[in-house]
Amino acid sequence: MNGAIEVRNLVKRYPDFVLENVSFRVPEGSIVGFIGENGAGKSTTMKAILGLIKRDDGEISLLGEPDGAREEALKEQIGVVFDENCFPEHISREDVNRMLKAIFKNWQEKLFFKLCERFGIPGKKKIKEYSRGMKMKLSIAVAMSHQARLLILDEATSGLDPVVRAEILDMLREFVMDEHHTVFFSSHITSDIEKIADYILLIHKGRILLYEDRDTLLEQYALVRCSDEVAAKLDPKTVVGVRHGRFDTEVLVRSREGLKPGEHLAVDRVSLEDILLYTAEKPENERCIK
Ligand SMILES: Nc1ncnc2c1ncn2[C@@H]1O[C@H](COP(=O)(O)OP(=O)(O)OP(=O)(O)O)[C@@H](O)[C@H]1O
Repeated sequence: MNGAIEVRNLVKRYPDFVLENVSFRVPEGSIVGFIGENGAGKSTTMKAILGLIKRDDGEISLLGEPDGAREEALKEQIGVVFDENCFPEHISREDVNRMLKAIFKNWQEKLFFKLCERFGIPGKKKIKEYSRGMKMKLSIAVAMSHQARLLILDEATSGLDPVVRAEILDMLREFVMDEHHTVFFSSHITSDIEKIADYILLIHKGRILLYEDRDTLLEQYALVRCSDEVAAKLDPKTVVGVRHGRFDTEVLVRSREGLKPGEHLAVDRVSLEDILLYTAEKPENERCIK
């Protein structure tokens, strides 16, 4: 499988933050969910991939093209949705269509209006009269209407109600049905990522701590509830983090292997949120999750 995004040793330094040797590969035809706490470096990584900020080091190749090659042509093939409206507020969806028809060679007017109808984006209103959900849906409709092969979405579902989010997730699933289409998608709504991502990429304080196939991750990781004494006997190599409660101790482990559920030990399924919480909460966990 080709890499739709290949990032090697990406470094970006800000006065109070460093994106440190970030490397990963987003396979063509997949959905990769990008998670991490506020300020972990998700937007910085995405902006560096899109060339919106200057990187200090590292290589990035997109859609199989070498670093820096065919930048203009590549832009046609990448749909981008950021957390904010990027269109002038005083225009309508008709104006957006006219504007983008002139910009994108492969602009698909019919598809754009079909998506607008499907999303309930009003015909007459100006963007300033749109709700936040409408603005996000407009950005997504645009990203999907110029025959992009890669969608990069930064917090595209934040602030949207569950019905709209479900619609957007369905559209992303449909988009990757064509195996040459790829989605790289960040969100704090880990349940959305859990629903659609094939792979999970987790960043913490500018470093990638985990990159794993979703099913393997959710099947192998487990939450163990036991006493402090039993917790102390768990294999430290598999322990990601420990929380001491009033009545029992909760341990996130990377592998269920060798665990014997019984009277003194319960083994539960994990959610992506558990994994993120244990990782973001405890800096010492950096040793454990690789
Ligand atoms: N232009 C900038 N100048 C200085 N520091 C910056 C700049 N842009 C981002 N940062 C810093 O880089 C760090 C990472 O920010 P980034 O926006 O990538 O995080 P994030 O994971 O996307 O967070 P969130 O989930 O809150 O959007 C933060 O500490 C932020 O303050």
